[in-house]
Amino acid sequence: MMFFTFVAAAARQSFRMSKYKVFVMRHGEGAWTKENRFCSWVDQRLSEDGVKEALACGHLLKEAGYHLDVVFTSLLSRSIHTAWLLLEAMEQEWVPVVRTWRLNERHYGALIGLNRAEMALNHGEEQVKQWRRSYDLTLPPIDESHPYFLEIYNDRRYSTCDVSKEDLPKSESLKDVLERLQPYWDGTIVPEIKRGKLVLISGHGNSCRALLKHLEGISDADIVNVTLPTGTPILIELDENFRPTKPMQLLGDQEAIQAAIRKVEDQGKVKQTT
Ligand SMILES: O=C(OP(=O)(O)O)[C@H](O)COP(=O)(O)O
Repeated sequence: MMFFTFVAAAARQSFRMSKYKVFVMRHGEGAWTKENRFCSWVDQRLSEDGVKEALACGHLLKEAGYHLDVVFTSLLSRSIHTAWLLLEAMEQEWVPVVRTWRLNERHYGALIGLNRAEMALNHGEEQVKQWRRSYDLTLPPIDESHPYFLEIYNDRRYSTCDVSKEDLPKSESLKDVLERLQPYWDGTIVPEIKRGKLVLISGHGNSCRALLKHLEGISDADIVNVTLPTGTPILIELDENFRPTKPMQLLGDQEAIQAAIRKVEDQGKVKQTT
């Protein structure tokens, strides 16, 4: 198996002993990826390619000999289906799958449903990159006039959260995502890892970026240049204090991974090259 090395500031100089491993991955490709629309809290399912990606991840981890103990997902179907397919391919379907809104994708507010290439045409590619990738830029909130407002907030799943529906986000920066995710990481996921469990997080492009920023100590400036491909497990090794002991590794064919990253970056361009 080949490994891609993603150099992060905190990990670069580290020679500490690894005590824990955790997998973080963005779900397989979603149905709206082909339409190039901001999906976010809209509950789109996996595309046919997304299903294949999730199964391929499972085969990869099975061939590498991993035995998962628990998988954490968001409340969105594409994240949950990825977990199911991955566990099926690993023949580890019995492994518990735990869902939380705190792993949901970044709430893209009023931008939900809009086409990225059209946005780039109207506002410029650099502006779209800032909207997509900057750390503390908050987007205009979704309101009741938005075509997906009721579909999102009337959904029964959001009455099961540890905050009231009224207190759920209406738009988020990546910083906001980390702020709602970190209590769950610290309070629920870390204790499982400390118990010796091998955890996989099946999240989203930006909920995973927020977590990686925290774990890898990526700066506010550098996180702008971190883009995650769909359906690619990222292995993180941590010491006893949960600091990374080596650069995180995106597992799989490295050329294919680079092409997949470029494809996601290109979504914010007027003309797609891939
Ligand atoms: O739903 C989304 O991400 P997801 O496919 O990881 O769930 C977002 O629309 C990702 O958009 P971005 O790559 O422009 O941040």
